[in-house]
Amino acid sequence: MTQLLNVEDYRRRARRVLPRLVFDYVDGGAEDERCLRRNRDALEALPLIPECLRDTHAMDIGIELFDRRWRAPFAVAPIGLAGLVRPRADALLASAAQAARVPFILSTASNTRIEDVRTAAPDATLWMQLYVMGERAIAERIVRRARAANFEALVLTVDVPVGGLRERDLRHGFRVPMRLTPGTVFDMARHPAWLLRLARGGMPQFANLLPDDDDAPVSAQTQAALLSRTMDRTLTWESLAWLRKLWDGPLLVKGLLGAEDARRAVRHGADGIVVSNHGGRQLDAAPASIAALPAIADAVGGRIPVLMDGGIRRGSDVVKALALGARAVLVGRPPVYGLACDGERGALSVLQLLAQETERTMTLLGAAHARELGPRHVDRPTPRSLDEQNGSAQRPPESTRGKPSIYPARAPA
Ligand SMILES: Cc1cc2nc3c(=O)[nH]c(=O)nc-3n(C[C@H](O)[C@H](O)[C@H](O)COP(=O)(O)O)c2cc1C
Ligand SMILES: CCCCC(=O)C(=O)O
Repeated sequence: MTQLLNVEDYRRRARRVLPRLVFDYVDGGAEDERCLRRNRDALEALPLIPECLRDTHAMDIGIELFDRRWRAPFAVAPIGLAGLVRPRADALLASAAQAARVPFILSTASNTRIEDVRTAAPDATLWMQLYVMGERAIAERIVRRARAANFEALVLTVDVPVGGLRERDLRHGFRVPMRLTPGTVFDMARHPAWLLRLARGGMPQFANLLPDDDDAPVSAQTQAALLSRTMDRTLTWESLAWLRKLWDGPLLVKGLLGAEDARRAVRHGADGIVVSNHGGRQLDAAPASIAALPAIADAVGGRIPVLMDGGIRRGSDVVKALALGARAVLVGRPPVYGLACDGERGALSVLQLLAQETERTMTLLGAAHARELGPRHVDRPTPRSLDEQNGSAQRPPESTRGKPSIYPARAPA
């Protein structure tokens, strides 16, 4: 059996153990998947510059955010329909996050009920992700239940006014209404272990929309709206005030890519921002998150924490985001690959290996704590360095000559 040494190893194994329909749902992006690739390419193109002979014996990669200590500077991103990968996926991911002592963000589109996730991970730092579709009363009820189950922050996802065009899903007939083709039936039959688990666990449902004790059942129409990602398009920045009345804890906005939107978020009272292109699953023409991050960090100027996700596959990627102004990152697909390979243990292994890589990278850089990381650690062409090296901002430095720069130049301070 091949060793699983890094996230890519887990991804390859997940590709083998899952039906292609399920793997492609998790792995895929929108349209030509340019944004999906851009997230990776932009991270890979950023070299890190070490500072040597610095005392790092008291290494600590942990951070503090919203009065909680995180063992590592990342959280598990919200993943809708994770139950396709394994029954009780959300509970298993939350439990893995609890063991790794990092937060877990539960999707509105989860297949495990809010309350059951809390039971599975009683000591975890849990955040609730919110999609607003159908009647606002449904969102209100989700927020109320999250609060009652001691979820600590609310994350409003704002980059899905409509679903991205997921062509891999369409080719598999994975849409509303679902169309099973001979190909997909054959695909599932070739993965009997997965099929057996699904048969035992039942078809995943949108658990948070099922009738709950005293609540009225949610209409089939709203369930279909979530599956097809048909959201409430009347939602605006003013809607944050509506959520604020329902939720007194930290309120984050997830899915911003522009500096002006980041300023709007601050103005409208958000407690945090997640710079994100939804893992390349929405606007295919969107920039890489890591490329959008510096301008947003500048615009926010430390008033609220800026988080980032998209393409984080190595500890060095975590470090790059922190160095460019993120307080923490989210990881989406990596723990899900782990879950596909080996359930909760696999998800935990992925979180642990990312933490180990983060620690090693920071040690190699000479930074003993996240707060010691800064833009000087990242070899990013800036107008000033271009000037210094070439006497002209027009000519790229030696190391990047011939390669187009994907990083917007930083505004001079
Ligand atoms: C299978 C899948 C389902 C997702 N479901 C949600 C969701 O329900 N809500 C949400 O805000 N983001 C969702 N996302 C986006 C992730 O939260 C996150 O932004 C993205 O996966 C980060 O990129 P990465 O996978 O490269 O780490 C989903 C992503 C994937 C891959
Ligand atoms: C099916 C619910 C939406 C999940 C989602 O946000 C995504 O697939 O990216």
